[in-house]
Amino acid sequence: MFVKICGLSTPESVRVAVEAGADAVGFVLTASPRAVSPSQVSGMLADVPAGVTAIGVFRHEPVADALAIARAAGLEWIQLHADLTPEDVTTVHDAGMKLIRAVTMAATADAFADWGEELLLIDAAVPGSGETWDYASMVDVTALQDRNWLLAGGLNPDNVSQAAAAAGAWGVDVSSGVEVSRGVKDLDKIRAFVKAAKG
Ligand SMILES: O=C(O)c1ccccc1N[C@@H]1O[C@H](COP(=O)(O)O)[C@@H](O)[C@H]1O
Repeated sequence: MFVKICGLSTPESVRVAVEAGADAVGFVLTASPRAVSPSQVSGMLADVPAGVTAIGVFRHEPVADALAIARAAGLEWIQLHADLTPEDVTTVHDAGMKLIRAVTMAATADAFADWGEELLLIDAAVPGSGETWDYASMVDVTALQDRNWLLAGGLNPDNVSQAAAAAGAWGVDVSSGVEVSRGVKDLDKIRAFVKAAKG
């Protein structure tokens, strides 16, 4: 199970996520209680070893702006929560970057198709809200069969295992469910989440 811990804002939380076995760490570079600056991300990348993917998270920014901000932070991956087109995927790749294309669980069937992005992420209606949803509603979506995609929205150490199995997800992504309060990560919950997801 691929595990991404998102909304990290301190070097210590990055270290704990990496030590716990996270495959990816996310830095929110858009309006959010978890927002960090490109220079903060640059500093935290010192604690991200090769083999762990560091991702800049954006919402509604134009693709060109997200690419510029991510590049300034030293990132090679972006996660975009926006109404994208297949041409936007090409734009990201032409810029030499990799893409997690985020859609909501209520997206149209076409949005679940493979547009050539590195990963698809299926989230609740409001990203980063901690809202749970009907994860099992994904298990029969034809476009998701035999492809790698991430489940997000309302996951936590107690529900991640069952949610991922119900959805048929290849990987999981979490933010609110590993926090002590909005925007403040709980290091023990990060450890517990990775353990539960990978267990
Ligand atoms: O976490 C945020 O604040 C955020 C802001 C804007 C876009 C995406 C954001 N996070 C993403 O939301 C889900 C996590 O949701 P939850 O808090 O666990 O319910 C995940 O994809 C994050 O990358």
